[in-house]
Amino acid sequence: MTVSSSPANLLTSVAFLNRFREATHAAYEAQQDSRVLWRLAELDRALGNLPVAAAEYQQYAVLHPEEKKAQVLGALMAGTAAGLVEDADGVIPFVLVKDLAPEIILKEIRRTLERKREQFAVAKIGHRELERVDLDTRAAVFFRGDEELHGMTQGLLRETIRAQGVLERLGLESISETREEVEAIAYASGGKYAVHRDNAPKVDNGRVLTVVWFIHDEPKGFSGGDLLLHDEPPAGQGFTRIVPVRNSAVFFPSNCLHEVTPVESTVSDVLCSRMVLNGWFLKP
Ligand SMILES: O=C(O)CCC(=O)C(=O)O
Ligand SMILES: [Fe+2]
Repeated sequence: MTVSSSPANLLTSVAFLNRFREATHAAYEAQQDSRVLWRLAELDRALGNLPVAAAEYQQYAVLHPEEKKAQVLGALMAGTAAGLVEDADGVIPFVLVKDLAPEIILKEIRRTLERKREQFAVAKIGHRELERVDLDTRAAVFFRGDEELHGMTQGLLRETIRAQGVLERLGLESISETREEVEAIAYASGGKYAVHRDNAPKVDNGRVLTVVWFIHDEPKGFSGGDLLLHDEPPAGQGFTRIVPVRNSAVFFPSNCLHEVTPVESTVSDVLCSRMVLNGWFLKP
């Protein structure tokens, strides 16, 4: 894992973005200017209003059929993009899956993690000998998956990757059929993970495909903790916000920039706050 500096002027606050969106929406109503429509779509993507953003990009694509990026983003936000990732111009492709596991299995996973509560440790950053705790960058506790957790998750995740055509939709070639990593990560109040990549060309750890599977309780005992997928610089400073929804999962290429925004939690037990299963599928 490498931590890179945050892209400049990154405004990720939901309150700020909402105000900006309101003003932009009013401007669009008044002028019907397609450049304003584009900005509106970008704001809805940054706010995590993905179906709304999809409709706006699609509307823009009708007005500007020559701009491939609008079509691709419309499809990507709507969850229908296929074979078009090279036209995304820096926007990170992702596949969002709802209701990944039957509820009974999710409950079983949570019970299993509860039993392993004592094995959660403070999460680190950095690779191998450079591994260290740095709470300004990453504040979370994690459980490194054992055979039991692998057994409960591997089949479901691999079946989802196959059934949803995840590799094709992300423009990835192939993954090892046997090897993957899986961890459970929990974030108390103040928990976060600054902008980073799960794999970078310089220190290749073999990770190709990342999955973040949200396994917190509903109703949510926390706010924040959104997963932001940052556009690859220099194309833009935009990002796609994925708001945690229990039992949904997001797949994305491991070399992409992403972060977890600060969590505000109302529950004192960290395992009842924002919890995810984080998986990495390795190259063959
Ligand atoms: O908790 C998440 O949503 C993602 C965590 C993450 O990015 C990581 O552990 O590499
Ligand atoms: Fe990550």
